[in-house]
Amino acid sequence: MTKRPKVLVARRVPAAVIDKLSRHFELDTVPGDTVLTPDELRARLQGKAGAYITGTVRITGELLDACPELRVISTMSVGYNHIDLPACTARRVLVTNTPDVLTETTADFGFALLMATARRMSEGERLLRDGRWESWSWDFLAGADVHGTTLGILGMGRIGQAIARRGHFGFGMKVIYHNRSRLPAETESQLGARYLSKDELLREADHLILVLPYSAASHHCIGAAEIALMKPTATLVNIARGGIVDEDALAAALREHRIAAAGLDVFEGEPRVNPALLTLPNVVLTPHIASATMPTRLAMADLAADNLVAALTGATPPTPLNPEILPLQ
Ligand SMILES: NC(=O)C1=CN([C@@H]2O[C@H](COP(=O)(O)OP(=O)(O)OC[C@H]3O[C@@H](n4cnc5c(N)ncnc54)[C@H](OP(=O)(O)O)[C@@H]3O)[C@@H](O)[C@H]2O)C=CC1
Ligand SMILES: O=C(O)C(=O)[C@@H](O)[C@H](O)[C@H](O)CO
Repeated sequence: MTKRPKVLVARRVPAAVIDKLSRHFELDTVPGDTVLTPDELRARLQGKAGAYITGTVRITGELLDACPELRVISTMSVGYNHIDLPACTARRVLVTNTPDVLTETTADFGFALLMATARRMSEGERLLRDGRWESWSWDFLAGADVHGTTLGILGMGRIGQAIARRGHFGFGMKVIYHNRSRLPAETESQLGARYLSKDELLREADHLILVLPYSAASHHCIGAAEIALMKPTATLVNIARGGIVDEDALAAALREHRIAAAGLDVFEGEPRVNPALLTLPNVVLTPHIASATMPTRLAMADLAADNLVAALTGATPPTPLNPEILPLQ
């Protein structure tokens, strides 16, 4: 019998994934919900041809140099800012991710967070649970309308377009967006979406949602200057990555009511949350759960397994990020 490739499964994954992978590979798994330290990760990757990771596992060029047998990294996430992709490509390490299978679920959550933020749901629940609900008054917890307003989308890709459909068809919203490159006219017309510069988008949106990947180009691309362009009645929702927003600038703007409210699913130092955000009433905070439904997490986990199996058995993986290095030697 030929020797089976060795694979590290760096986080706890569904049992079906372990079953699938163990048919092809000699597996090394971590106990419980352990998050390996960088040193532990380097040690565990010795002699491994593949790594099954999630967004909590960081892959650097330095790590790759210390693990020369590594040929494939499969991440159970669509975002891949935790992986130095150019470093992988330069060393002919294939990287795969899990697009599409989480698009609609993540868009549902983005829209839910927008609704919860605009309609002050967390603030209301906190007040009720604290026994501070005393009476009705005309402006008690009065928030912003969502239906019929202007929805701004920064990052109109797969998830951004799924959010645009919800806004346009479900809530009669006017959809405006900004990407570095404009969508085809036909797609814009199907989504009822209008392309604007980033500054115009910030000025015109009643609700702005961030769905762009995190990179050096998008680091703190929403800061004090950008927030200053927004309407004082606007809400800002971030389901992309924490580092896209300057959290100190956002907290100051929320405290001084320069924008009305924010909904945040992602944080720059997560799972640590900037203390400046924690005490503000006009912010809804969730712990990076936009893709967290059981069917979607199982689909992501399965796609990540399929990618690893295909890549290490000489087939073409379904969703490679650097296909230019295929076929693998
Ligand atoms: N909170 C959560 O649990 C989840 C978060 N995410 C995050 O959502 C992101 C988007 O996912 P998905 O929609 O599948 O990705 P896509 O690649 O389909 O879409 C990303 C969009 O962002 C645009 N974009 C990229 N860079 C910039 C920039 N600097 N300025 C403006 N627009 C930009 C791209 O267009 P162009 O290249 O033309 O600029 C593209 O339209 C992921 O990268 C991930 O970080 C995803 C799933 C769950
Ligand atoms: O896919 C992404 O990019 C995400 O942010 C989320 O779906 C994941 O929960 C997370 O990254 C787990 O790997």
